[in-house]
Amino acid sequence: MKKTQSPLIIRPGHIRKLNSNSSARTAENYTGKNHQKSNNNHALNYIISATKKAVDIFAAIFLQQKKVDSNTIPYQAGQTSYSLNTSPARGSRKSLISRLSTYDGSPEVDTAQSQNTLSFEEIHKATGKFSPANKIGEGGFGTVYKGILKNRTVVAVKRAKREPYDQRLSAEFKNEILALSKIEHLNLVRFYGYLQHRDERLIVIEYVSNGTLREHLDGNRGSWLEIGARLDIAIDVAHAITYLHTYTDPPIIHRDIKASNILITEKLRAKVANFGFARLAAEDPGATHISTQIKGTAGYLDPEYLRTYQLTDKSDVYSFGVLLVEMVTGRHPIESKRSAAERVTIKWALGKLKDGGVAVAVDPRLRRGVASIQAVESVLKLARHCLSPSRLSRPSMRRCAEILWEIRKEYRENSTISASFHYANVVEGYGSTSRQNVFGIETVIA
Ligand SMILES: Nc1ncnc2c1ncn2[C@@H]1O[C@H](COP(=O)(O)OP(=O)(O)OP(=O)(O)O)[C@@H](O)[C@H]1O
Repeated sequence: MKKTQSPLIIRPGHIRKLNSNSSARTAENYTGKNHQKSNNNHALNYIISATKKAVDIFAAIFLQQKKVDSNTIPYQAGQTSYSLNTSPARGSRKSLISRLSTYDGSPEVDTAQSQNTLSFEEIHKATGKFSPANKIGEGGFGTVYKGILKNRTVVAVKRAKREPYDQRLSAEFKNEILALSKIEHLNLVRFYGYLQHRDERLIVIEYVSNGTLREHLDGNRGSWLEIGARLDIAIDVAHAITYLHTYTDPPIIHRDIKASNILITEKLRAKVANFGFARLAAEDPGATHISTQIKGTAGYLDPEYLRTYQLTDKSDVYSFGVLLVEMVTGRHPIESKRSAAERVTIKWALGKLKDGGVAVAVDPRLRRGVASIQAVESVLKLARHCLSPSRLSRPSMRRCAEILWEIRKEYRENSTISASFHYANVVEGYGSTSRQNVFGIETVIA
């Protein structure tokens, strides 16, 4: 079974370790050959010292360039200044810097300068004083602004509604901070820092530039997502949630997986956002669920959770099943304007799957071909599994990712076969009604 890959992060500390080891090896080889000749030792010491200096200078430059990528200042309760924190808590930036600068006893790095701390005023300035021109969205938590920090990092600033005595919002704020500060994955929106300043509460996160998945499915973001791109996105989401369930300590249950919480990059890959509803799963590894107030979004909620108030990672699997149906049909989970038979999209689409009418359920904006309809059918089968009434019957998120990998592989192979088939027809003069897509050409069947 494949393990979910998290991005490789090279930290300054790693460089130091690698370089110090290689210097040590060089020294051993050198002294082995020259048997304590003192002038050679002088030369050796000079080389080692020069190498160490070069390493420190390189590390200092590297650290300056990687300010945004290498920081690891953890969340501290009650802190009132913002800490640029582009990597979750593992130790402090200061400790990394001091380790680096004590390498040869002569600090080369200006710790004060590298301490990338921002004030409310700076965030205020970065967002053009929370200018309406920089507003990029509005959610239950508050308003979201785009901002550009002094070091040119583009960020999204989530500004909580100014209701200082609203305990619910406050709890949600802390909840979001706690969850975000623990995550580090290519397919999860990165947490940079937070600020509490009088009645202002701000969360600064990675800016993702290409809208939400829901906007793409609605066609509000230029061209439609083809099935290949949708499969990539589904895999990205599955990886992100697998990471939350499996590789964070304690595990995190997202609790609000939905298309408007999936942000899309320029390359049409996904980053899962909005941990406002996230709740850390029980720390007791033996615990199978936590009892909690119902939270989430209508249409995505696990019926077993609604009935029992018991939240498990399988509640996310259920929501993911709803999301899969949404992605291949293009419909919203609840379509209130449709007839009763079509109002609840999962019921309608799984009905079509059962009756052999998958082609009817396919998003009409998708290019239709044998390969794409087969892929949609396989995705709907996986969705049906995720939507099992009993959580015990649902697959894990990791298993979902594996199945989606298989579906994508099969889709690519089938697309290539369709393309070759079409090519053969054209060469032999039969003509075709095929249309081109990103993977080649498929035979159009509807
Ligand atoms: N990191 C980000 N990068 C770019 N745009 C973002 C980012 N985070 C949020 N947005 C935009 O702001 C909008 C509001 O986001 P927010 O997370 O506050 O609420 P929501 O998920 O839409 O609503 P809800 O409160 O129901 O979960 C999003 O729909 C998106 O358009």
